[in-house]
Parts: sequence; C-alpha cells; structure tokens
Amino acid sequence: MKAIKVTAAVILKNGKVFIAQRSKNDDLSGKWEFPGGKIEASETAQACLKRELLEEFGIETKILDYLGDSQFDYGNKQIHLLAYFVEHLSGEFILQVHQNYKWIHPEELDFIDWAPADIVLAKKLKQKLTKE
Ligand SMILES: Nc1nc2c([nH]c(=O)n2[C@H]2C[C@H](O)[C@@H](COP(=O)(O)OP(=O)(O)OP(=O)(O)O)O2)c(=O)[nH]1
Repeated sequence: MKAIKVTAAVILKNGKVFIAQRSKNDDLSGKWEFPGGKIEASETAQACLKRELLEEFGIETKILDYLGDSQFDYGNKQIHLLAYFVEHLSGEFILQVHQNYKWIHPEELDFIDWAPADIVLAKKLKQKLTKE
C-alpha cells in the first residue's frame, strides 16, 4: 500500500505547543493531532502546511525547520506524517474543522490522547523542548 503524505504543524508560542482535536465526523474522531493535511499533487510540504493552516484556522504562518516524520499503518491506509515547526504570524485561531484546540506545556506531551501516528513525533518534540 502506498503511504499518504500528510503534513503536521508544531506551533510554539510562549513556551506552549498548539494541538487540535479531530471532529466527531472525522477519522480518528476525538484524537489530538498536530494540525495539517494531505499534500496535494505538485505541492511542497511547506505550501501544503501554509494552505491547511489558513483553511483550518484562518491563520497566516511561516514554515520553519523540519522536526521529523512518522509512518503509521491504520490498516485501511498508511500515513507518512511530516512535521515542521511553524511560526504564527497573524490571525485569530478560528476552528473550521476541529472540535477543540489547546496550548499545552511540553511536559504534557506524553499524556495526550494522540492520533497514533503522532505519538513518536510528540516524544521527539518533548525531548527537543525539555533537554536544554
Ligand atoms: N493533519 C493531520 N493528520 C493526521 C495526523 N495524524 C494522523 O494520523 N493523521 C491522519 C488523519 C487522516 O487520516 C490523515 C490526514 O487527513 P486530514 O483530514 O487531516 O487531511 P485533509 O484535510 O487533507 O483531508 P480531507 O479531509 O480533505 O480528505 O492523516 C496529524 O497530526 N495531522
């Protein structure tokens, strides 16, 4: 099975991490994720992430460094998640597709009910943010 490439944003502000909860009608309803979406044909990962964050929250962003990736086989589909650090430039966060969002402390990253593909990314992020 071919993996579907999906982008994921790690938005940091005042030492906290932005996470979003998938909606009732979505796959993985109720699970938390780093928001983003499927990369469209002939689109770069960075362009995808900028587009998705504007569509999903109405925010303008700047895509920064690559954090890492994660592959997960959900049985019916295989996801290849690519995570980037993202700076929030402007716009209030207005939920368009998610049911909730929150800003969490890095210490909380281990205790979130993540979409399965996000667990390794959350671990990697926690290591990065708490090692200094
Ligand atoms: N965006 C995003 N999707 C994730 C994460 N973790 C994870 O397993 N997924 C899965 C859920 C979905 O099966 C797939 C991405 O779907 P999506 O619904 O967010 O993407 P999309 O807006 O482009 O999709 P669509 O509804 O237009 O089909 O990746 C994550 O951290 N962020």
